[in-house]
Amino acid sequence: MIELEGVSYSYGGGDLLQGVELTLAPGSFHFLTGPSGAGKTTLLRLCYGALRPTAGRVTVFGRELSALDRDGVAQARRRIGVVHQDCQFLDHLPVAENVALPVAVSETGQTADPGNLSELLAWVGLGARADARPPELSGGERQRAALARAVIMSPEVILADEPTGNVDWEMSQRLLHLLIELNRLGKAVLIATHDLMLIRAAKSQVQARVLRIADRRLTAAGADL
Ligand SMILES: Nc1ncnc2c1ncn2[C@@H]1O[C@H](COP(=O)(O)OP(=O)(O)OP(=O)(O)O)[C@@H](O)[C@H]1O
Repeated sequence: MIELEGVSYSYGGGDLLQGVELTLAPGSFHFLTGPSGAGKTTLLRLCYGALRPTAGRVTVFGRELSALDRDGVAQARRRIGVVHQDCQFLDHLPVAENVALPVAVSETGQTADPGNLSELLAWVGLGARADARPPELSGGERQRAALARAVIMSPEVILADEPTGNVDWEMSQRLLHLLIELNRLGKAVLIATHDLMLIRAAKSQVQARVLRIADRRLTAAGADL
């Protein structure tokens, strides 16, 4: 579904990432760890075409990203759900409209099916918060709204950047459970996280590969994970 071959990336100085090889196959579950600033968010952005590699190849759903025009990238993007680290809500819009935003901006002329939208909000436990504004939500509610928004277009791949940052253990477990449910539906899931307890908890429930970025390289994490 998503394949990175020999991918390097630099923001202008030296290489931040070098020679990255990564395959996200249907139904796979990956964690991405590494020190702060190692390049986890950057790697996610390369996976969904927000950044172009400075060397190497990114192939998304069988098409090389560099061969796609803007529309082609946008089409591929619709098949990838992203949970952003900082959620990125429009604070003046109610939660339901924020969650439905990917449909509204998808250029397909669709509006989110109200039935699906309320089912989705109920699935993440926000059925009663549909009309709230994002600043009124708790950290855990924001993360669940961000997850709902990431999956409203029924993506085949979910890239989640610290989806359990700033929430307590119980809420982390709840978010993890939702991501595992999505994986059981056949979706590829990649979670960037610092939370080693979360990784250990996940590994008792799902077959997950744990990757680590350090010193510009992506490698398999140690056996202790
Ligand atoms: N747009 C940008 N321009 C220049 N440098 C950037 C840009 N975005 C990120 N960086 C730098 O690239 C490095 C990697 O950032 P990135 O956000 O990918 O790391 P990360 O592993 O996700 O970190 P964290 O765990 O703290 O979220 C950092 O040093 C960061 O300052």
